[in-house]
Amino acid sequence: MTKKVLIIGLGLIGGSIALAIRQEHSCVIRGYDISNETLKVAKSLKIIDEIVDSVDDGIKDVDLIILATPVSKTEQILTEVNHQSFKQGVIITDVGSTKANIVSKATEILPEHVTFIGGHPMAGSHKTGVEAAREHLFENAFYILTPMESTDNRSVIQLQNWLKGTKAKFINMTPKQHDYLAGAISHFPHIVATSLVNQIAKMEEEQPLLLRLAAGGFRDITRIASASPVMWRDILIHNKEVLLPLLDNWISEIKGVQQILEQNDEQAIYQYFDDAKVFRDQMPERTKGAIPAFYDLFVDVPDHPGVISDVTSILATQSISITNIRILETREDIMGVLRLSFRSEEDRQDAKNCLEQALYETSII
Ligand SMILES: NC(=O)c1ccc[n+]([C@@H]2O[C@H](COP(=O)([O-])OP(=O)(O)OC[C@H]3O[C@@H](n4cnc5c(N)ncnc54)[C@H](O)[C@@H]3O)[C@@H](O)[C@H]2O)c1
Ligand SMILES: O=C(O)C(=O)C[C@]1(C(=O)O)C=C[C@@H](O)C=C1
Repeated sequence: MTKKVLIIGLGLIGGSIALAIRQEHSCVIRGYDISNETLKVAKSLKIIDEIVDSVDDGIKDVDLIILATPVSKTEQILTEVNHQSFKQGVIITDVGSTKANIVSKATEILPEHVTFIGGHPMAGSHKTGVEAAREHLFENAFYILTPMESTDNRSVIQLQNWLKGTKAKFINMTPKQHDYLAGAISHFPHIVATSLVNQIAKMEEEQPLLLRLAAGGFRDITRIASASPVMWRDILIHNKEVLLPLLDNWISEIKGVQQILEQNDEQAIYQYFDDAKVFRDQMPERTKGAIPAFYDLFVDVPDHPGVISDVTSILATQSISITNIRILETREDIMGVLRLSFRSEEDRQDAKNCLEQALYETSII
């Protein structure tokens, strides 16, 4: 019999998971979202096969349920859903960026005949909504699962099998460990990026040129501040216990910088940057870990008219799609750098090969 999957919340992540499941399984994918518009778009893009009118309608007969809503809504849905309607043996998972609250709620209230396994694909984007969904979003990224000690290992394998189209690397840990790690490398950096943007926004009231002058550095470090405020409000509230001590550490870190600067301590300032560079440079390249969500290729280009269209037409003739293009540096008569983003590692390698054949210098950082 054809298997059925229900995805609750068809945004960037729910939509991308649905596309990845389609890659590997011929099953019926049902969708539920509070936004009717989202449901219509998801159906028209063939991300889902069927729209359901409520969670309770959707869960009947389904073999796999994926909760892909903001984390506070995920908890609420787990509480409100009609527990009598679950199919015997159904696997329920979520994709939320926090795990402890969700897993403890699921353990507390779900009936025995269902298996809940918390999940978090560690890749994403500052974009939201079903239109941004991509089947390759999670390729090579870590996908954290948080089964309980009592969870049957066969269910974990079944879930990984359902999700194999993500081409992600599965890793198991406890919900607590997850929240500590994700707090440090994902949640806290979002607070920092957002605070930088808010600082500049306040200064801009006096200095209207500020934002227009902001170049690569500010853009690179603040991209993630364009992410969904609803999603991040929920994450901060869920992971408050991890984030508050990190804020304390950060405040003393920044006070330390203030101090060495006040003292004109050149050696300490140099050391501060050098330590960070040495550590940052050890980060694995070309993998998706929790950080880069794009496959970027840097191309040195002479600053003369027509060069960008030359690069793009070389790629177009090979049918290689670019998801983003940006000039990073260009001054008169000086070589500039073009940053091209691709959807997958394969596209990036193909682009590199054909641009090098056309004698462009390229690099992957
Ligand atoms: N964006 C990322 O980079 C990222 C990465 C990994 C995990 N996550 C997690 O994935 C989840 C979804 O994030 P997203 O980026 O897809 O957000 P999104 O805003 O793109 O999608 C969320 C969807 O949930 C729907 N929704 C909200 N409340 C609902 C409810 N009560 N019932 C049904 N649908 C509801 C919204 O209408 C929307 O379509 C969040 O828990 C987030 O923490 C996000
Ligand atoms: O690439 C981005 O825009 C992201 O912020 C993705 C990111 C992260 O790396 O922090 C954000 C939240 C998720 O829970 C997982 C991944």
